[in-house]
Amino acid sequence: MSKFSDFNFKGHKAVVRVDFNVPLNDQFQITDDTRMTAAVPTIKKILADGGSVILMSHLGRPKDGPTDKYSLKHLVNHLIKLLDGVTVKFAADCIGEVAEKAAAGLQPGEVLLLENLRFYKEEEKGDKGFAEKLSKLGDVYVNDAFGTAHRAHASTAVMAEFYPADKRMFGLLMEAEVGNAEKVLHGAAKPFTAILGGAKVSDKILIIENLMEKANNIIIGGGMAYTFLKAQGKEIGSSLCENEKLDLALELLAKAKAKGVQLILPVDSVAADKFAADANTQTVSNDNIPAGWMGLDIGPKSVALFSETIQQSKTILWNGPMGVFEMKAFQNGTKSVADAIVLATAQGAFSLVGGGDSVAAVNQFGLAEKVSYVSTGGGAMLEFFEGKTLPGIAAVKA
Ligand SMILES: Nc1ncnc2c1ncn2[C@@H]1O[C@H](COP(=O)(O)OP(=O)(O)O)[C@@H](O)[C@H]1O
Ligand SMILES: O=C(OP(=O)(O)O)[C@H](O)COP(=O)(O)O
Repeated sequence: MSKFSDFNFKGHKAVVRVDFNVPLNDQFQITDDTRMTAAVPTIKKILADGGSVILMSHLGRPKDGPTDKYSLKHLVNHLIKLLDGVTVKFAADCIGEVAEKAAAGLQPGEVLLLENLRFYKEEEKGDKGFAEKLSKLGDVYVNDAFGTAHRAHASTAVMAEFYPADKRMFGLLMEAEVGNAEKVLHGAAKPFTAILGGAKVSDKILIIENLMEKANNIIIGGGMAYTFLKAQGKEIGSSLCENEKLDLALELLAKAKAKGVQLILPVDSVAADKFAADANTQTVSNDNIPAGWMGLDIGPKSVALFSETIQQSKTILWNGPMGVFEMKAFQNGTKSVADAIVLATAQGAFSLVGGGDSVAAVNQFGLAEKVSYVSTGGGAMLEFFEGKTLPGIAAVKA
């Protein structure tokens, strides 16, 4: 593979896999553009050399092909702004004639944004034929999508093989993310606390076992906690739960105990009678969430419990909000955990926060400058910390 900063892109068409999986509101406005701004230096260097850039990304998890909600067209105007007015064209398809024509007509100094890769199921399947079609669009492959590096998908883990070794490389963001994570991985001061939350339960629950090898404490909040609570026989009402993962949750609790790792669960919740900003709410013990009510945030006792452990930690890894922080009524848990991390950081701990929504939360609270490092990767960062070689990284190096 080549080193990005040594490569002269003059006259080249670089296909750049970015992670533009940014949160959007109901009006399709970007509510946190961290992942887009993080890719700007890579794009600008290619353009400044006299090359052109073909950007490819996924957005969300579309299940049934093209849908307006998940279209990358919603990002075009903001991208033009971030790139100081350069020409950004949009191709309404990521492969085939539309994409090929647009890529072929691209002039040096111009950017082309392709439509959502996940509108094709071949992307997530890591389909070779699909990857080959994507690779036809440009002569250099740059992977700058750290947030998606843990996915063995066509654009992240398969495409690279269609390029000669000197025409594939990591972008500046990927280099910076990996460099930082490696520093922490090999020199993490103890106690090491990992904090997990959010909604991607089945993805991230598997990570917990491997994190037990590295972390002294694992705090579980957010939507992820209820699968554990239910596994312990508690009534969780209509809270988020992955019923197929109940046995696994029990196994993880037993393994943590055997290993002497503290696995800390919330003891209370702010429960709501519907998933809505104007829901009726009550603070309840996690022993007994009333039927029909759902836990949408951790409660005050959980905040105190989590904060105590966080404050005693020297290394803190955080992915996944403690509640539905996008709604004011359910943001206290996430905000309080962020505050505890900021305090520990001020006292000398190293803190790493990652993940699309976690970073959005930290930005919303104005705390991004007060943690040690903000990563664009959530699941990717966690898997990196398990010591795994991520598929998106392995493919470029191969
Ligand atoms: N108790 C909960 N019930 C339902 N959704 C939750 C709960 N707690 C957090 N969430 C949601 O989880 C989402 C973020 O999850 P995830 O994608 O795993 O995090 P990240 O993007 O930081 O990696 C947020 O949109 C948040 O509203
Ligand atoms: O948002 C992402 O990951 P994250 O939720 O771990 O931060 C990445 O864009 C990967 O998305 P995916 O988990 O749908 O594969």
